[in-house]
Amino acid sequence: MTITPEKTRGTATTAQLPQVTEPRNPGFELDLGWVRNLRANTSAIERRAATLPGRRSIKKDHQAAWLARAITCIDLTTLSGDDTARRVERLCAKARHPVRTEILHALGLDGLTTGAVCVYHEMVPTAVNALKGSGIPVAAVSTGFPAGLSPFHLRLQEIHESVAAGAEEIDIVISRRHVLEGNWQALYDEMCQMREACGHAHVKAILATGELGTLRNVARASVICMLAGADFIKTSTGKESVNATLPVTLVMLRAIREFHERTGFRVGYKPAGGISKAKDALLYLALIKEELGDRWLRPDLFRFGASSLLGDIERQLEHHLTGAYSAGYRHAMS
Ligand SMILES: O=C[C@H](O)COP(=O)(O)O
Repeated sequence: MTITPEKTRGTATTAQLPQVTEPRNPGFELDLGWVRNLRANTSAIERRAATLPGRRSIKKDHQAAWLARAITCIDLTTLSGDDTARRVERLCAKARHPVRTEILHALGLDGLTTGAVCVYHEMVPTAVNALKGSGIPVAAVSTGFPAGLSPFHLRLQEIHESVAAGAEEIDIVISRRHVLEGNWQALYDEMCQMREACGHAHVKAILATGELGTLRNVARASVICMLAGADFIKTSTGKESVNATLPVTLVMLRAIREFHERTGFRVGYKPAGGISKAKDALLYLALIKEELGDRWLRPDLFRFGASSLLGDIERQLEHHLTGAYSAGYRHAMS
């Protein structure tokens, strides 16, 4: 089956999409009955995820439009111990100009940018400075990323400092032990405090799904973080041994859908870690379209957390135009 986004060629830049203002999830009381009743049929979920690549194909012009849309939804990321100001500046330049100008122009996509740049707290001022005037927000991974095991008051302090340094989005990590011990109240309280510390900055709750044991736990952690006011729920830090997967995505998207049905608020979704191929990005977009609809295929409700996806998308767009693939080293930064 061939699918199309709500708009196709030449309509994929953020600027060109009609502006939609989404009211922010205000957070709700902890509903333990809802949380305890959540179920996840693992074999059915895995079967459904496994059939997706065979069922969905996105061709030619549609594919280029979808890939351009994917670029607008990338949190272009560098989260390495050896990050330097120079590397972050180069990443920011790439976020401003994610694809060679002549390719974008030929596709009618001038002005396309990534959704955000995602860095460690220490790199926030460098990124804010490098992105000045672009409208591209800086996302900071705070709260003792990736383990989230530093003292709680320091995790909150880190959020405050990242926001003060100019981060407009904060990717927090939850305490996995609260999920593994079934301590739902502690998870909810922690998330509420983190959300409050973020203030006007939007908060993405990283569940580290590869460390939560079961898909049922993924569903429960998703709902608790949304009840506590998360603007986005995010799969992984990219540092777990298992990061974003399609089965986990299915569970989280269904939690988002149910949350929307019950509360009327839309929460965003961010798969992260190990997504480096354009064809995989298309599968994620197709699944989101199927499960949540077109409204979620915009950067205010969907992001890829990825350090190397952009390079492959750029190669595919170049191939779409010229019929030839360029060498990977030409897209080294992303
Ligand atoms: O949040 C983003 C991830 O850390 C990026 O993971 P990646 O380097 O596997 O793309």
